[in-house]
Amino acid sequence: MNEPRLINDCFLHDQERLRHHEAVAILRANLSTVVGTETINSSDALGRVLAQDIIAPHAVPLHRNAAVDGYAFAHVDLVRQRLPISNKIAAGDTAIAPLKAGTAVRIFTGAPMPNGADSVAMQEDCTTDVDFVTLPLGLKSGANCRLAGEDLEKGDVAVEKGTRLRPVHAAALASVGAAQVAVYKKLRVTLLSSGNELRTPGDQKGELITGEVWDTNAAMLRGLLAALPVELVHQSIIQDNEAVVRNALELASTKCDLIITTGGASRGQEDHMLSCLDALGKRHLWQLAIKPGRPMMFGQIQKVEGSDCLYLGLPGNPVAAFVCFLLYGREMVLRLAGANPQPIAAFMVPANFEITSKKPDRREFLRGVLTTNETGELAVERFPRDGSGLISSLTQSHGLIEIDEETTSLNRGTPVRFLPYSSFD
Ligand SMILES: Nc1nc2c(c(=O)[nH]1)N[C@H]1C(S)=C(S)[C@@H](COP(=O)(O)OP(=O)(O)OC[C@H]3O[C@@H](n4cnc5c(N)ncnc54)[C@H](O)[C@@H]3O)O[C@H]1N2
Ligand code: MOO
Repeated sequence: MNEPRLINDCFLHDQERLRHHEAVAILRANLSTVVGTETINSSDALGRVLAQDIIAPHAVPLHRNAAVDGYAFAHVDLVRQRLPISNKIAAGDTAIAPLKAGTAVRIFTGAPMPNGADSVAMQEDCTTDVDFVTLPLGLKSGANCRLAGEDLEKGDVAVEKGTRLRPVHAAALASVGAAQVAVYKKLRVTLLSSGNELRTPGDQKGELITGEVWDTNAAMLRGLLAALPVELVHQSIIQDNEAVVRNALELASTKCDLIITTGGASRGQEDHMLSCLDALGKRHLWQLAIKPGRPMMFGQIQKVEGSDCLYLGLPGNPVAAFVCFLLYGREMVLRLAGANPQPIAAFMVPANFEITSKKPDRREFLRGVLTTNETGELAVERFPRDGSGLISSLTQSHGLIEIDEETTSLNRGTPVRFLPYSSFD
């Protein structure tokens, strides 16, 4: 792989623009945790990023226990098949007498196994008469007995530092009794929508008039950020005016860790993000060989005091803003917020469409609709229209189809990389 290049010029052709993998490499090279830590109750920690390894202070489970309701016994006694029932043990019993040799005990799921017993027969497989149980033949030694520490040994890492805590991690924390955890503080983000045409739904200016559009990007990005460990410190619309943009970026940089803008990212006369970023700090990338999302930019804004504020400039077209956020913005947020992002789950799905002439040298992310083909197998359609402003193309599709730079044509039935939107949760 070639070294990633930094792009300092505009009006590039696809073969001169940064490729997707180069952009990802530049992002990763320039991002590390910028937030501090705090200790909170585990019950409030869902969605937060763990700032410490959580170590099991005891084995999980703590004691050997029955996996089924039935009868516990010593496997060596199975030669006799019919055993007297000497005791009863339920989940929650704590003072457990050892098994009397040559007997079985009535036991219930989760109850501690008595010393001397190593196997449990399911009650459905047993017959009883008064104080005796007849056990089934053929049970293996250790059957239906869950071992102490079979989930975690004492000292094992129950949940790793950098994990974004989901319900399964809440369960893992509870399984080792972790009532409080050190987490990273939320990443402070400012969201700015650039454009004279933009209006906020619900503002007091009445109906939309020709020339105006509702600010859809802010609503979409607020939603995407809500799923991440983020505190939205400020959100507003800013006018397409160089001084306004510059002041807004400068002010925001003093109050947050990351500024995300949409719009004004290309090189029209009304597009000021690039010049303002260059004036206020450092640009790491601009102009990608991808579609949609070509004019995305990433950099950092210098502060008078403290570390630089990171900056992500998304294109104004809503689909481009969405795709760029999924591909780059989300990972940026996670890395800055201390998380160790997991690879995106992608699946190879047969294409239910063909491509006759795609431009070489750029990676395309098509909107994909899952369907079944003529033989009833899962396949993916391409959303019939490509427009970068079509919100309906996002609500009616299930994920992105990734077509790499080298591909210029594709036959129906060829497996393509499909990235479900849910993989970006
Ligand atoms: N001559 C060229 N024109 C364009 C180029 C180019 O290379 N040369 N690139 C095109 C591509 S690709 C994209 S993407 C857009 C992105 O440009 P900007 O980031 O400068 O975006 P704007 O011009 O401000 O807006 C584009 C489009 O999106 C609408 N928009 C903007 N913000 C919002 C919002 N918050 N909510 C809803 N819709 C929004 C805006 O009204 C425009 O229609 O440039 C192409 N042009
Ligand atoms: O490629 Mo732009 O980023 O959608 O129109």
